[in-house]
This record gives sequence, structure tokens and C-alpha cells, in this order.
Amino acid sequence: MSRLDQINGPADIRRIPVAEWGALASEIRRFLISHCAESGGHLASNLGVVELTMAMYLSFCPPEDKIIWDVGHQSYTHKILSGRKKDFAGLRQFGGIAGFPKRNENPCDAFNTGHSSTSISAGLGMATARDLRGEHHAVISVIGDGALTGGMAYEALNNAGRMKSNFIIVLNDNRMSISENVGGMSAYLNSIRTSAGYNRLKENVAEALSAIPGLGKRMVESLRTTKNGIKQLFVPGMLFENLGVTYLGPVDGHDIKKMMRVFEEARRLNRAVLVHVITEKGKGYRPAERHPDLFHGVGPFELATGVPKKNKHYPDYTDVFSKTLIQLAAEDSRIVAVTAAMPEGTGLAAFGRRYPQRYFDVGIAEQHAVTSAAGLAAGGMKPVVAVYSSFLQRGFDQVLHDVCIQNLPVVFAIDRAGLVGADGETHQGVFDLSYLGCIPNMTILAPKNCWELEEELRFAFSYGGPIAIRYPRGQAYRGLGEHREPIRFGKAELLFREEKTALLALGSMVSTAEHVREKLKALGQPCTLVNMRFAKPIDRELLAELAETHQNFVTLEENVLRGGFGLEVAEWASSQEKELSVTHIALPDAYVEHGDVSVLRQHLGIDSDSIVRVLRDKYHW
Ligand SMILES: Cc1ncc(C[n+]2csc(CCOP(=O)(O)OP(=O)(O)O)c2C)c(N)n1
Ligand SMILES: CC(=O)[C@@H](O)[C@H](O)COP(=O)(O)O
Ligand SMILES: [Mg+2]
Repeated sequence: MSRLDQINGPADIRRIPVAEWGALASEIRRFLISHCAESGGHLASNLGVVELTMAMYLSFCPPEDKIIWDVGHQSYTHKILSGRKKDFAGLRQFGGIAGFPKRNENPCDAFNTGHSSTSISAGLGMATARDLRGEHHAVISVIGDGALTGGMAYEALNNAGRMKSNFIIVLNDNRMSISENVGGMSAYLNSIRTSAGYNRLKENVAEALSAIPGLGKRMVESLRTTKNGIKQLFVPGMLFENLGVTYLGPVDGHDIKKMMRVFEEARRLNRAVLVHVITEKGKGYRPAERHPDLFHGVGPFELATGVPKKNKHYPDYTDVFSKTLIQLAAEDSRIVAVTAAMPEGTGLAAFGRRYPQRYFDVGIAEQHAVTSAAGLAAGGMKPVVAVYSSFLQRGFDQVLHDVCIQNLPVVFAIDRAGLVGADGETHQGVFDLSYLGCIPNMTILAPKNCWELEEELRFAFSYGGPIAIRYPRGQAYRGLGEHREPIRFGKAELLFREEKTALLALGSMVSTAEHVREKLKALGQPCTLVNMRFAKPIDRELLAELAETHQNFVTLEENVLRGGFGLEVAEWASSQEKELSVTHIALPDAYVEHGDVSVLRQHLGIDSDSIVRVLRDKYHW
């Protein structure tokens, strides 16, 4: 029986002899690598935290002790050690276990995560709840150096100094966000790491002092926590110390015994303690060690080489955005671009290489990204914020307060709008029409295909006010290329005109509506098809014209119904003299779990077959 097979619950690792910890770590790595080669996942981050997770399971007792994983993409070893290895075949698949911690999946998952930089706030709250309830378990927040660039982490650290009881923050520093980490904090951590030799010297001094019988330990403790200058000699992380958070480290995050010693020390302190752990992202798999960015999140790949199994034949929307932006930037030197730590995912990396002076990676800081773009616009530039739909949720007030009230010309290139698949409920981009649509001065477009995205981007930079273009994850649609009605503000594009029934589709749903139309035509029910193009403002003029010959309107959008454009069409219809029927195809008032996008579409009834069924039932066709 392998050591890994002996792990079926959180206490099992303690039965593995110390001498076999290294072998267990290797087995976990082999398991993670072969699983991700087959099914994809967040490989590099997970390979980096194998020993760290083992050390935590050896030092603490989940589920009684609470471990909160920031972002949660690195929680695979945690899932294995808590007894979920057997469920990995279904990892990130519909009905299977999630790629992130989920409280309803296992008691060891103390807090749901997915978006970055929440763990210290959540941990602080949980530690405070523990104290108020008179409980005594440990609370440990594990945050990466990338996640530490997010504003919430600082808000929480600013508060953590007040703790008079134990709260442990483990800073997993691998010098990488998805891409190379950026900013002053990253440089500060780097300076701590590079002085590690000096720190080791100090550790040795501390160890020697600790060895003095009776007095030693207390001397070291008081030197560590005292507020005078001697502390500087012993404590490298002064920034954290000055915030009132005891700093321990840096410690080798691949040395289990060393980490356990530091955790033991951290556990004894009645205050917030930050343990700085140095790890290597991708450790144990050569291709991932060499290219941790490419192996951050992967699809299936060849185990021997790391080469992706699926070759990309056609560009996705991200590629179209990336290429078009570079072209537009060549024509207008005022165009600048901002990303919140997603240069590759949003396609801005190529722009950054071409125009380094006009490109800003601000770290995992969506709020700051939006307001700094507002500042750029106020200063006379034409900024684009390229951001995933679900991550822009973070910047709602900044969009409203800093961009839209001042009606500033900021372009929002919203990628991953619609269902994203395996990342699940935290990452589905199904709220942006709702949270942007309610903001005065905001204009929202969605392209039906790759060419329209190019045209919409061109339009957006010439528009002169806040404007968002939303497009989905994955391959850009290349159908309907013959329909190229020029973009005009607030105008939809009439693709096929019939009578009686009009399909009003937005963005990704135009191609679905095209299939619906073909299927209904075959059933003897030809329909009009409109590419709505603008979710805000909707083209009421065209709707009024269609109302003369149409009875039934069907709205189609990949967004929750509430706040989407469909309800606005319903509101318009209810104000018409003629009685009109409106059917909505949209997402429900619920969170959509992980799974393949095509499976999710069927499950949610937004695939063409389900839509045809709904319409046939409703209209008795
Ligand atoms: C609010 C938010 N923005 C962006 C992301 C995308 N994202 C996921 S992991 C990650 C990098 C995290 O870096 P780090 O915390 O250092 O973890 P590592 O992968 O290096 O272990 C980013 C930018 C996110 N999950 N949440
Ligand atoms: C964990 C996280 O938030 C990102 O790594 C995300 O999974 C990236 O998604 P894409 O694969 O769509 O770029
Ligand atoms: Mg990192």
C-alpha cells in the first residue's frame, strides 16, 4: 500500500513515520502531476505547497483548527490530506468536487475562497468568533505573495495588530502571482529573502540564547516582542512588526520539520503572527518549475514534456482583444492599458511588451486598477481596464464613484463574461450586466463574433465616456461574418427578418439564437433574429418597429435575469399598447457550480435544444 493510500482523513498523516514524509510528498506530487496532465487544474501553485500543507496538517488538527486558503487554487494537497483523494476523478467537473475550498464539501474546508486576498479578513473574523465563544482552536490564514498585493489584505493586516489572542498568517512567498509578482510589497519580501543568510545568523544567535537553561527562551521571546531597537536585530519583517503583527521567518517551505518548529512557536503567541514561508512554484515538475506562469492553470498536457494536448486552432476573444488593442494603440498614443495581475489571461501581456510605458500591471488590485484608470482618463489618456467579469465585481464602487459620476472615458474590456466552466461559482461571469447596467452613464456592448469585437473596441475608444465590452472565455465565434452593420451608439443589428417571433440575443447568445432559429425554421416557425449589440442602452426604436409585425419577443443573455437587458425589454413591452409576449432566456437567481461549459448550458437551459423546447411548450408549436 502506498503512503498516499493510507491517507483517508485529516489525522492519517500523523501515522506516517517521519522518515517517510519525503516519500509521501513525492507521491502527492506524482498524483497531482498525473491528475492535472489528464484533466487540467492549478498545477504549479499546488506543487509549491505540498510540504507546507503537510507541515500544517502535522502541526494543527483540522477540522477543529481552521485553515483558510487564500484564493484556494492551491488547496489540492489539503483536499488529499483531508481524505478526498478518491474524489479527484471528478475534480472541477459537474457534480464533482470543486477546485477551491467549499464548506459544504468537507468540514476541513473552513471558508470558501476563489477571489484573492480575503483570507486574513476571514481568519481575523473566525479567530474573534472563537474568542467570543470561549473556544481554543487555531485559526490559520494561508496567503500567497500575489494575494498580498490585494487591498483587502492590507485592510486586514491593519486590523490584525489588535489581536490579543493567537491568529496565524502563513505568507506563502514564491515570488509569483500568476505572472511575476509586482510592486513595492513584492520588492520588500524580496529584500527579506535576499537577507536570509543574515537572518540565519540571527536565528543561530536566537537558538544559542534559547539553549540557556531557565532564562533563554524568555530572553528570546522578550527580545522578539520588545519595542526597542534590539528587536531590529532579531526580526527581519519590520513592516509587519510595526503593524503589530509578529513576524517569523523566512523559513524554507519545503522543509517540513523547520516549518513545524516555527508553527509551534507561532502557536504560543497571544497575538497575530505572520510566518513567512519561501516556496518554489511548480516544484517537482521540471516544466512547471521553468514556466510557473504557464503551469499556473493548465488544460490537459503530455506528462513527459508538459506540452498542451489541445492545440489552439482558432483565436479566442482574448487574442482578438489583444491584437486589436495593439493596432488601435499604434493609431492613438493616448491609449494605455491596466491589468490587475492578469496580463496573460486578459491578453494584455503582448501590449505590455509592445508598449511598456503605456502598460500597468497593478497587482491583484481591481479597485485600484479602476480608480487609477479614472485618474489616467482625467489626465487626458484613454485607458482600457482589461479584467475578468467576476473580478471586476471588486471594483463596483470605483466604477460608479470614480469613473461614471465623472463620466470619464474609461474602456472596460470584460473578459470571461458568461459561464467560465471549471472554476465554478466564484468565477462565473454572470453578473456584470446587472452590476454595470444599473450605473448611470455606463454603456455596455457585447460582440456576436470576432470581427464585431474589433469594431466595438474601435468604437469604444472613440466614444468619450465610460463603456464596457463583455465577451466570453474561449474560442471567438467566426460565424455571421457577412453581417457587419457599422456600430452606432445604442443601435442593434437586424440579422434576419421574419414575422411574429423575434429572438433578441446579446453577445455569446447570438450564435445560440442562430441555432435556435434554424431549428424553429425546420419546425415551420421562422423567426426574426436581432443582434442586440448594446445591453445598455437597448435599441427601443428597433423594438418599436418590430412590434408592428411581431407578437413574441424572446430575450437571450448569458447573465442572471435580474439586471440583465431582458427585463428591460419586458418593461418596454409592458408599456406598449399592443399586447406582447416576452420570454426570457437567462441564468437563474442562483450560483452556478463548476463543470464543463456545455454541460452547464444544458443544465441551465440556455443551450439551443432547451430553448427550442421552452418556446415550443410556451407557444404550442
Ligand atoms: C480578485 C481576484 N483577482 C484575480 C484573481 C486571479 N488569480 C488567481 S491566483 C492569482 C495569483 C495568486 O498569486 P499568489 O497568491 O502568490 O499564489 P500562487 O499562485 O503564487 O501560489 C491571481 C491573480 C483572483 N483569483 N481574484
Ligand atoms: C485561480 C484563479 O482565479 C485563476 O487562476 C483563474 O482560474 C484563471 O482562469 P482562466 O483559466 O480563465 O484564465
Ligand atoms: Mg505566489
